Amino acid sequence: MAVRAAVAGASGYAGGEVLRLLLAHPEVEIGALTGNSNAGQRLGALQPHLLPLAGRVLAETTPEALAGHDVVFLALPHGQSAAVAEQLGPDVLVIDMGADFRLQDPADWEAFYGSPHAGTWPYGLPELPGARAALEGSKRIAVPGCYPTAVSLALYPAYAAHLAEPEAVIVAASGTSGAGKAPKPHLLGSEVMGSMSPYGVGGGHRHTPEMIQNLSGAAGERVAVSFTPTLAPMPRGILATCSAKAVAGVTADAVRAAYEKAYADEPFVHLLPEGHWPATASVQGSNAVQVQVAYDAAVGRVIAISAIDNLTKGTAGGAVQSMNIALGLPETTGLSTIGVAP
Ligand SMILES: NC(=O)C1=CN([C@@H]2O[C@H](COP(=O)(O)OP(=O)(O)OC[C@H]3O[C@@H](n4cnc5c(N)ncnc54)[C@H](OP(=O)(O)O)[C@@H]3O)[C@@H](O)[C@H]2O)C=CC1
Ligand SMILES: CC(=O)N[C@@H](CCC(=O)OP(=O)(O)O)C(=O)O
Repeated sequence: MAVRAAVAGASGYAGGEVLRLLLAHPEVEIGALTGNSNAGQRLGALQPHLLPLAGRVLAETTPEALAGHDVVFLALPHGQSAAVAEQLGPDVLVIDMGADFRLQDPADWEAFYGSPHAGTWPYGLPELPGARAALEGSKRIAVPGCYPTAVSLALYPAYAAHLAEPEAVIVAASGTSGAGKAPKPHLLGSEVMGSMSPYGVGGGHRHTPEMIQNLSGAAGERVAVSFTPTLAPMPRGILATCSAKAVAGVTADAVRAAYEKAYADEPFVHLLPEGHWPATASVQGSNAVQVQVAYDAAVGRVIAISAIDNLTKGTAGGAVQSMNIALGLPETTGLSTIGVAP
């Protein structure tokens, strides 16, 4: 019997991407689609690339609209998921693509999001040590942020193998879809096209505590993170360039071996051959992650670089991958590793 899935926030970028993936998922039947300001609109007017769903009309995001499904994806702004989730029964698999349930420390949540902490759910980054076991059979999943996905997959093997000092410096460029579909002046074409600019500099970005949580979990000690995000003139994609001082005695061969071991059996993470570098276009629309690692002997640092599609592996693909694990389906069901050019 098909898994019946509802999507709340179907008019947004994350909701649209999860629908694109679910349309290709052989075990899923798409049920209710809900919106907020766009409730009552036809999906064809909002997500014209989702042709098979063009005639569907968005309902209001209410418990009644979302009832009667096996899985509910929440693609809502931060702070909106908890109230909806608590009205869904304990037997429904609820997958939150927002931030509400990602962080373990309530103090981190309050410092970066400025509201009371709603709780912590199993974390939907299956590649992290121990994550798959927590997802199996779970009825609640917190999908990671897009930058923490890219950064954690670039750096965690170095920390899990105890090759790096507990302080990482990260600069990551994101496409504009990472900021959502709601109009904002800094996302105007005239602001973004032909220009790149950082934001959230100096520890202010709300993904910093999530990265610290993931890397510290791998290292077994607190890893400090300096994170600088950058808005790039492209619609989708993240390129994360991460570095950390190597511990004494580390060699280039030891670094390479740690990454080969970590990713030997991962279906979505591709450790590139030496001398090749991640590119956002290569993973566009795909759940794949490209990773490369190098040892810069001149400064004794491990340099790890990853590329993901922020909407696919960075959100909706990670959500579907985690859903597959929670439901006991093969993890790769309905997910592609085929990107576009170059
Ligand atoms: N974009 C990305 O790359 C990533 C996004 N995410 C997360 O996914 C979630 C959605 O982001 P994204 O799709 O980019 O954002 P969008 O702005 O594109 O979409 C937001 C969606 O939420 C609905 N919505 C807005 N306000 C409310 C409200 N008060 N109550 C209920 N629904 C509301 C909107 O409905 P309507 O249009 O009808 O008003 C729309 O469907 C966020 O939590 C974000 O952090 C996670 C990782 C990456
Ligand atoms: C380019 C851009 O603005 N990106 C967003 C991150 C989007 C994302 O994935 O994160 P959440 O799921 O936590 O919203 C930002 O920096 O806030």
